[in-house]
Amino acid sequence: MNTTLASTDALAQLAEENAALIDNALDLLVVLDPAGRILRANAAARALLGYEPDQLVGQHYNAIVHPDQHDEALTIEHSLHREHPERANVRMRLRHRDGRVVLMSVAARWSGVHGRMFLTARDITEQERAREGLERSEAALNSMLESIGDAFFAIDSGWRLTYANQKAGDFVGVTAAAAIGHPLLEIAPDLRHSSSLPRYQRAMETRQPDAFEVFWEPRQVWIEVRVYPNGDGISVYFHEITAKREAEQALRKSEQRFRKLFNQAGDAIMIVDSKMDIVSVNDRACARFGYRYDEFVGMQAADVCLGREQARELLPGLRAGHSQLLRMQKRCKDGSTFPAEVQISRFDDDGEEFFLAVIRDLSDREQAERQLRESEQRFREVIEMTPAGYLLAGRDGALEDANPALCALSGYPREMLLALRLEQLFVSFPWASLQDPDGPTAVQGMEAVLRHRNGYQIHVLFNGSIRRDAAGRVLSLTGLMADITGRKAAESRLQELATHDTLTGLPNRALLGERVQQMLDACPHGGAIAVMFLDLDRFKEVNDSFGHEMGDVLLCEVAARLRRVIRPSDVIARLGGDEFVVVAYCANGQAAAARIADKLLEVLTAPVTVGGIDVIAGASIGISMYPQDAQTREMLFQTADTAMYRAKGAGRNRYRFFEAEMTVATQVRMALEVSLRPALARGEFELHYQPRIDLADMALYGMEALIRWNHPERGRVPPQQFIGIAEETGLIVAIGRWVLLEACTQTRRLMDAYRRQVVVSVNVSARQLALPGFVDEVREVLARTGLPPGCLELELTESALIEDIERTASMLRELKRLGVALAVDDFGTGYSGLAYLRRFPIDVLKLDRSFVQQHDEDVSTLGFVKAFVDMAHALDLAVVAEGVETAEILEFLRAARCDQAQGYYLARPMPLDDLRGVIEAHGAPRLQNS
Ligand SMILES: Nc1nc2c(ncn2[C@@H]2O[C@H](COP(=O)(O)O[C@H]3[C@@H](O)[C@H](n4cnc5c(=O)[nH]c(N)nc54)O[C@@H]3COP(=O)(O)O)[C@@H](O)[C@H]2O)c(=O)[nH]1
Repeated sequence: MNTTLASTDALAQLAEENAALIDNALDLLVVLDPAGRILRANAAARALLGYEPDQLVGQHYNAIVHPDQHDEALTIEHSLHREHPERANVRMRLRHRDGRVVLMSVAARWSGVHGRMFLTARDITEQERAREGLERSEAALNSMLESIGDAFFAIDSGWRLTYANQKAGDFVGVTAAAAIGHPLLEIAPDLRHSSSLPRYQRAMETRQPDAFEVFWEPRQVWIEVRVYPNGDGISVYFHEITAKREAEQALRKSEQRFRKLFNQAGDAIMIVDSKMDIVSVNDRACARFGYRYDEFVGMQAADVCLGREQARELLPGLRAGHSQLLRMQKRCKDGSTFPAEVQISRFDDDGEEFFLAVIRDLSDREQAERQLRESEQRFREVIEMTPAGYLLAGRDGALEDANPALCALSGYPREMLLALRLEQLFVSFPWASLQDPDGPTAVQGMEAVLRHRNGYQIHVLFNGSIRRDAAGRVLSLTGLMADITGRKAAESRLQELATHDTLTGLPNRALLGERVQQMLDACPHGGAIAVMFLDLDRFKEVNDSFGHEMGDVLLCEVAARLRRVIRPSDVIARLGGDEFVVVAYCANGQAAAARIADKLLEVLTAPVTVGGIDVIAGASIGISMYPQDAQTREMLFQTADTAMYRAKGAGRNRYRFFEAEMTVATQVRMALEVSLRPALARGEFELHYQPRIDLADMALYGMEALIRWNHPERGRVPPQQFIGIAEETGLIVAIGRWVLLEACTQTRRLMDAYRRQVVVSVNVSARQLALPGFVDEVREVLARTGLPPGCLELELTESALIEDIERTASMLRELKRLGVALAVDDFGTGYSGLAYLRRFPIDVLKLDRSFVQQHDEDVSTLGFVKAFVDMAHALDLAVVAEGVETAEILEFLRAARCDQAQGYYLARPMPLDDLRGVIEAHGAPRLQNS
């Protein structure tokens, strides 16, 4: 019981406490039944809604809910009844008893166990109003910050972003709202490398506002930044100023450029104000006048030049906008003056009047003008004195100036020259071609021909300079010329000499080649050209017998005769010596060529008087026909030459046309030449000996050594075939040396064998005799072989003797001093007379076999031979007859008192071994002195 009482008390106390708590609560507490009727309300209903709690009991809760929210309240109620959820928190507008709306935060809980709904409602009207007010002011601030031109952001003392407008967000590429609350350096990491960051840090620390311009690298833009301390953080406003910076920079550069131009101007520049005070000068002015800038500025213009009065006179014009140009003397700091040209102009600056003076120092120009005047004077003097002709022609080619030398050169007085045009003064002047706008500006080393007033022509070397305008039109021509008429004549003479034979005036080999080529090029199809090589048959004899001068006379006469019979359109040339070439166009081919050759032979066999004697030159002519024999001029020459040799070989004074087989003969000759070279080294030569008989007693006197060539393939090659080649090639020197040594050696052996003296004759060619060391060679061979000099006879031809008479005579005297005998071989074939032979120490004359062999046909020969032998004897010369082939001839020679004889009748040339037999048959040769 007590326990029950105690419990009841406790419960009552608890209920009292609860009631007190409920009534004291500031929030409205309401209990509803399942139908939504108010079962209880606490005292707060009074303060919050104006109802006594009891007034509310029994009413539906809609009595205090604003009608606009009845549906919403019903929905919440139903959902709570369905116990899901059991609780709900909503904002609800309730209705105060006086009609006001009271905004409440309502918490509702449904207790299914008790079938009760418990509501707790707190008045949040003021709180909501404050929140709305805050939201409004924030929106206003936001819209203000968004609408300002600058980007803006604010950070707190922890460097977290408390605000940023979207412009600031865009600047670093983020959404501003999303960035708020994040660290600034996380949003804009590039700040770490920017000079902005230290400025923000300083503002943060010092709480001092700051403003600066900075280049934002990431976007390559300039920004202007203002920083304000704000609460415990900072607010930053910034905007881009790149364009402004660039404009400023451009302005700065432009000013610098202007300043540079001003200072570097070639002329001195001065700016003077209306009081004539100098307010600025450029560097050139300082340099020219000698004042420092700070000395200059503040000086009066009159201190250096322009006086106030003078300026006043210029003022009207200047103010009318006309700049004024003056020439005056200027004064420098050191007192010196200089002539100047001054250009003055006026300008306004901020309403103030200034004058700009550009001062050009004329010292150099005046000096240059002076120098130019002097130079022109000197030029005039030089032009007047120079021996070269000078002219100046205008754009139309009319002469405008000329010097005395040109007057002298052309024969015109100056005034007449100045009335001429270039085309009239010169035979042909390329004036028209110089008119080409792209033509030259100079004419160098041009050869021109001047017309002398008297009509003759003067060759000049012209150097000129052409002045042209921008379009290339000729303005003038200045020219100097030198008289080269003499030089041209010399050149033409040289050309003549280079292309012509000086003796006959005929074209030489070089010009012949050119002319022939021209003829070949011009030869029509079906036409023919004859190339004729002429070799005079008797020239050598004339030359040898009458001397070179007479030879020249013969050559000139031959040239004259050729000219007479050959058409001017054909070519006659002299190749040298007695070789002439005639090249003639022959429409009828060989027939025409033959007629020409006949005519040539006819004129060349007509006697020519040389040295008072009539001589028949005669000629051998070789003819090659174009195009059948050869197509090129070289081949034509070669084939004509071959044909000429064949004509000569065929008996002279005749012509031969080239035939293909001739080439074969030439080739044989060439092949012989090739195999002749090594023949000596190969031991292919041997000597044969032809005995020589003394006609007085028919005893063996001696023998002539005659060479024989045993060719490995051709067998025995006669000397006639290779001696000529050996002479032409020079091989005769080595061969002759071998013959001399071999003949002396073998003769010495014969002497030793028969213990008697034997005389050997050795043929010596002209080339051997011409060797300077020939005498030494003979001396050496004699010494080497031990042959007594008296046992050696050297046979020389007439032509070898007369090659160089003085030298040969002296050499022969030396040979004579050695003790050797000298014989003239083939005597009578040349033109050397007996008297002429007296100049040489000759012992023996070997009469050519042609005299001897004519005996049968011509009885008068006997008289001739006899007379000849008598004359030779009178000159103390022995006579040896060659070519004795018959007993009659032998008798004839003996009758003619000829000394010795040689010939097939007596003995043919034979090998050494056979000679031994002859010696033995004849008995050993007599000793000369026995
Ligand atoms: N420089 C040198 N010339 C030489 C040498 N050996 C020879 N020769 C010259 O060669 C020419 C031809 O000589 P070859 O064929 O030897 O003829 C000689 C005689 O065989 C020939 N002869 C002699 N007797 C007669 C004869 O009765 N009838 C006739 N038809 N021929 C005859 O005469 C030649 C000798 O002549 P020559 O010398 O003029 O006395 C000839 O010119 C040689 O000179 C040499 O070593 N060196």
